[in-house]
Amino acid sequence: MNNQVGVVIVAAGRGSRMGTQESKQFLLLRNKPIFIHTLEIFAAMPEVDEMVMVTGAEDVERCRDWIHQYKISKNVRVVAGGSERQHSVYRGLRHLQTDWVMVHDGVRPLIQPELVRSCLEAAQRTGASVAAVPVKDTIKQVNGDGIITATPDRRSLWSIQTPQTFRLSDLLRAYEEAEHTGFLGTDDSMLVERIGIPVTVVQGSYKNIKITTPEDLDMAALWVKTEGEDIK
Ligand SMILES: Nc1ccn([C@@H]2O[C@H](COP(=O)(O)OP(=O)(O)OP(=O)(O)O)[C@@H](O)[C@H]2O)c(=O)n1
Ligand SMILES: C[C@](O)(CO)[C@H](O)COP(=O)(O)O
Repeated sequence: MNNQVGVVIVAAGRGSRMGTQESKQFLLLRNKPIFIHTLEIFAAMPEVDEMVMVTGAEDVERCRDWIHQYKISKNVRVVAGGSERQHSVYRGLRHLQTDWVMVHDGVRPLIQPELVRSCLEAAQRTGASVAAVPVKDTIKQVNGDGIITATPDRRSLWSIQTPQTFRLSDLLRAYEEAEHTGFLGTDDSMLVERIGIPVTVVQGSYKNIKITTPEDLDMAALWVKTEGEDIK
């Protein structure tokens, strides 16, 4: 089997929890748009054969301009997304012709190539993988009245990240099935799990944060590696 790898970077959200007028994926992180950091990591990897970026229909042209301006080292196809993350991923998938696909959030710019490689290796060995970290806090289930109803065993709880890696044919089938039944999930793995494909968890990084609220951007600015400056 040919093992060609495609990457879908989703960046079509509004970033409402960030509370800025500009969509959060375009905010500057150490003088560079967040999504450009993310694209640079994948574009530099020899394992990656095709790249698609999904963004808002109104942002397609300026993203192409940025990609040109920052001299992203691989060809990146920029396409318009949908109203939910799931719709955006599905639109991106249709532009790939690879055997494998890695889906990654454009707003996880601290992803490291080593983790991308581990996720790819695990998926190619087992069929499907997601990056994740064990939760550090005790997690409670709370009802609508603010009363605790359960304390699940923390040892089985993981906080799920991206990349999420699958055979393209499996992920397309999972997306078609979800679309058909009106199922809406918050990650790609949920859709694959529900068609009965086991998904392997790969130990991710606590630094592979999804920039969601303003303090995440502050943390990312502390951690991001800038040219000529190695921040631990
Ligand atoms: N319709 C959407 C919604 C989300 N995303 C992308 O999915 C990733 C994870 O989503 P999240 O962090 O929830 O982003 P937003 O939806 O933008 O944030 P919020 O929920 O605060 O509005 C982001 O890279 C986001 O751009 C997308 O491509 N299309
Ligand atoms: C896919 C994901 O990054 C896993 O954590 C996440 O579910 C997407 O973001 P959202 O905040 O749930 O929309």
